[in-house]
Amino acid sequence: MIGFVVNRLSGNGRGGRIWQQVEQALKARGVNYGCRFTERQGHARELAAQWAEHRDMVAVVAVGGDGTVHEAANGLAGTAVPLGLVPAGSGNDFARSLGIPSRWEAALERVLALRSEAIDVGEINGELFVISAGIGFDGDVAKWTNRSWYKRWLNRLGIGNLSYAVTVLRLLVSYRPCDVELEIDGTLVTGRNVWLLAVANMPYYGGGMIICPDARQDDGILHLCLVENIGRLDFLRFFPRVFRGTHVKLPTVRMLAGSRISVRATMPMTIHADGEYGGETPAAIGIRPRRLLVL
Ligand SMILES: Nc1ncnc2c1ncn2[C@@H]1O[C@H](COP(=O)(O)OP(=O)(O)OP(=O)(O)O)[C@@H](O)[C@H]1O
Repeated sequence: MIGFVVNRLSGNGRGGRIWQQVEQALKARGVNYGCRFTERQGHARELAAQWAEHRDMVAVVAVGGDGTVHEAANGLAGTAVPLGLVPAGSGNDFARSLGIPSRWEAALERVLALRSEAIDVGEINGELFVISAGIGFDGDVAKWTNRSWYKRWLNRLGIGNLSYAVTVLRLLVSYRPCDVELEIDGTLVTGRNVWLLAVANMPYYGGGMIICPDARQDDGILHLCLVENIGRLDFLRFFPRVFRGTHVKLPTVRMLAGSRISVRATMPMTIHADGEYGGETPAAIGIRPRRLLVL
């Protein structure tokens, strides 16, 4: 049996529409499946964990965006049940990083092939993340994008991934950088006027930005992008580079890597895990190699 966890609201209703078509295809092909709809934040995690305990379960498949993936992964990590995805969100960075097709028909084919691979998961203050975590500007972007009115509107127009870029522009005016002390695998790193620290398990973030181009989901290490000492206008000028991954060459960007990281800041900095709000610093970050099976 395949258990589907469907966020009907993802992608501003796309999740519900895609599910109707997926369900028809499952019935036509005689697939043994079950379906539960998410009813609140955090629900996908509970549903995925419940499905995983089911005796006949061969896979749990999220129909939704990266938020649903994040929750379902938290429910499945460490179990023998793989996570599949039919993407229906606005960012879809998990799908992009793993090469999961954006068309539901092709994504479903991939799911039904039931070929699983093990990937690493990151952990920040006890919460698991599969794509990336971020601290500072990054965290505020995730927090305010998810609360914004324009994410819904841009989703409706089919250009939902632009909503992160809109928040970046808004926060650019008001954001206050601060000093940060990192300990990476025992080595102390100090950052001055830090705008953000991204911690990536996969290269893509925020709807197609290539925040850490070297990140690989199964390399057993987390890749860091530290942005510091940069003026607002330069931040704006250089920002488009992150969509090509060429920001890594800027003198105000430091690329680091490690498996045990602690972060302390002179002011509380906002944390996100896979784009979901995750509290504030200090942060303890780690990696659990090959902890999650994915289709
Ligand atoms: N019934 C519900 N009511 C309110 N929130 C929900 C419900 N079901 C799921 N959620 C929450 O909706 C949030 C966003 O879900 P999801 O990521 O799947 O869609 P999205 O935001 O459109 O896509 P993306 O994250 O790729 O931009 C998640 O935090 C999830 O917990």
